[in-house]
Amino acid sequence: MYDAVADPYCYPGTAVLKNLLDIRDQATLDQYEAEVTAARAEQPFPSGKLDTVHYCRFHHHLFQDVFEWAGRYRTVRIAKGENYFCYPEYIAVQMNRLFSDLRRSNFFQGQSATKFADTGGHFLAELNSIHPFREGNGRAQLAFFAHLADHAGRPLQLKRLDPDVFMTAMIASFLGDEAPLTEVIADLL
Ligand SMILES: Nc1ncnc2c1ncn2[C@@H]1O[C@H](COP(=O)(O)OP(=O)(O)OP(=O)(O)O)[C@@H](O)[C@H]1O
Repeated sequence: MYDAVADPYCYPGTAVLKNLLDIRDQATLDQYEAEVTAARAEQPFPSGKLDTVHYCRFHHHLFQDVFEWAGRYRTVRIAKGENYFCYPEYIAVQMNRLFSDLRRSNFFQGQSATKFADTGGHFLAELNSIHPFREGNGRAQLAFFAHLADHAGRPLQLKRLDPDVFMTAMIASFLGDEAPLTEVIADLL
């Protein structure tokens, strides 16, 4: 959940996101969202060119049963705690920049494990700081990053992922210290 003022994505006077089933209770919505996104995550993800369109398709795939705007960039400012993510007017340009850099790096193919942990961690940190969607960024970015790792020949052992350690590393990366995230990724290779 995010701090947001007069958020058009929410039912008036609440912090509950408008959704396809018109669920107005946060706990019920959380449960439904968790179940359907977990089910979608078990299905094959959409194919694509590892570009911004492909990334949006990943988000759409996961959240298509929940939000009408699945796969589309947000139009409001959002923050977690005191950390504000990219303002909506800059999301498209920042996403294009990040994914152009990714293409220029040949999608991290041919990198050593150490290098991949470093460059992959930086990509994930940047993607998180943009946070292009109103909700569901964490799940979309991890699913896409796992796909990217497979494509680069560095598959992630996600069973080894400790969610708390990962979250701490993501927050540190937002604040400018990517070392813990690099370490987390290195441990998954
Ligand atoms: N205080 C913070 N500062 C920066 N990034 C954060 C902070 N708290 C969480 N994050 C990042 O935001 C992601 C969650 O984003 P969001 O809530 O849009 O995704 P989600 O898929 O709905 O949630 P989750 O990742 O918890 O399943 C986390 O996975 C983490 O990477």
